[in-house]
Formats: sequence, C-alpha cells, structure tokens
Amino acid sequence: MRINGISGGYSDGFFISDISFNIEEGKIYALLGLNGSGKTTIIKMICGLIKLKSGNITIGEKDLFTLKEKERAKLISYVPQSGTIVYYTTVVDVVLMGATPYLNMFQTPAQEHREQALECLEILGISELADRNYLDLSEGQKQIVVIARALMQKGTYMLMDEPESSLDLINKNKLMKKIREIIINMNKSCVISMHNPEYALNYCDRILLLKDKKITEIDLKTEDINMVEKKLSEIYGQVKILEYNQKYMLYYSD
Ligand SMILES: Nc1ncnc2c1ncn2[C@@H]1O[C@H](COP(=O)(O)OP(=O)(O)OP(=O)(O)O)[C@@H](O)[C@H]1O
Repeated sequence: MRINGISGGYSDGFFISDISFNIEEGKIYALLGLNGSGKTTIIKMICGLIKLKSGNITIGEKDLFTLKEKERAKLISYVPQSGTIVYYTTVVDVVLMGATPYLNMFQTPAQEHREQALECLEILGISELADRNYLDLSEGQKQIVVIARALMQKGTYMLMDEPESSLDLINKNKLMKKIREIIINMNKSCVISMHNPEYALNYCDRILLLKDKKITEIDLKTEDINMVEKKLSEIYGQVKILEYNQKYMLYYSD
C-alpha cells in the first residue's frame, strides 16, 4: 500500500498535509507520536473515515478510494481506540460483525461464519468470553474482542489504534506477541499506533515517527541503534536503548 502525499483533518482545526509512506507486506509498523500529534487522524484517513483533501492511497495499481466500501472493508480492518457498541450483544456476535463485507444486504451470518468467529476468539485466547455480554467486559477484554472482529474481517491490512492501551503489563506483551504472530503467519501488514516505544522496538519492524505533522520512518532491521536513539530522543527527550535478555528497554534520562 502506498500512501501518497495525503492531506486531511477536521473542518474546525487540526489539519495534516503531505503524508507519505508505504505499508509493505508482512511488516508491522509502529505509529509513534505524542498526544494530539495526529496518529488517529492518519489511521482514519487511510480507513476512509476522514475524507482525503488531497493525495491518494494505492494498492498495486488501484486507487483505494475508487473501490466500493465493501471491497475496501475486505482489504482493511480497523481497530478503533474505543468501542462504539452501546447495546446488549454477545461477544461472538460482535466478532461476527466482521463478516459483514462478505454478506449480501439481507443475508445473516451462517453457521460457517459462527465457527470462524469462534476460531478468531480462540486465536486471541478469549474463547471463554464467547457468550458473555460485550458491555459487561472489562475495557481490556473489549479491546481484544475488537481485534478478533478485525481478524474475522480478513483484511490484508490491519490498522490498530492503541490496541493495548487498556491491558495490564502481562497482557500488553502477550497481545503484541500475538499480533506479530498473526501478521507473520497470515502474511498481513499492520500499522499500530501506540505510546510505548518499547513495544515498537520489541515487536515491530519499522517505526513511523510523527512529529510536527511530519513522518520520519525508521527501519529497525537496518538503522543504527544510535540513530534510533537520536530520532526517538527528538520526541521523548533524551533516551537510551538498553538490551536485556534479547528485549529492548528505554531509559529516559530527562
Ligand atoms: N473530531 C474532531 N474534531 C476536531 N478536532 C479533532 C477531532 N478529533 C481530534 N481532533 C484534534 O486533532 C488533533 C490530532 O488528534 P489525534 O486524535 O489524531 O491525535 P493522536 O496522536 O491520535 O492523539 P492521542 O495519542 O492522544 O490519541 C488533536 O489536536 C485533536 O484535538
């Protein structure tokens, strides 16, 4: 997917211009930036929830926004920062919503879809929640259910807005590991907006660093560690990357 000089925002204020980057197959990108820097705005522009004012997004030769909504939904799965479901519904039914792009207008999900939904819950390790009321779940459990729904949607590109924000430390790491497994095993691509650069260093291939409405890309496989520190320091203040047990940690010296 190529994001070519896109611009967009809100009529009453924040506007971001000329954003370009590629999303390569099988890669996980961490979208990092401080509060209000525009991470959600960029994700929403790619998903078509905020209309582009200029630029375009292409997949191969195709312009993404010339495709019908259902076709786009088969390509891109979106995990929003917070859920929008406000009525009683079981967890498995929430996951089944991910089948919508594959159904006709009057078609309801079949047994086969139900089995797929249960499989998605199993992949994410939350099968036991299947028959619970979604609204009764903890915020962290809800976040994982919404990821299962995105998985059900079978999009090649998964765009996730702080998917681990409500999880405890153990579950944050478990989820990031699981997302990595899914992306690699299913040959998908993923952009995850997040606040903790340590998750980016440990679980992602590349970093998209958003500062002053501009993106700097860091390839964690090839970039020199001192350069990574330097670039992260421009956002987070003086940081040092420490390695322990094949895991990276950040030391903030400011
Ligand atoms: N619906 C909206 N209408 C007007 N302005 C908005 C709207 N949503 C967000 N903004 C503004 O756009 C800017 C970027 O917000 P955005 O949510 O994209 O940032 P973010 O990097 O995702 O922040 P956070 O890390 O806090 O989630 C902020 O100044 C915010 O106040």
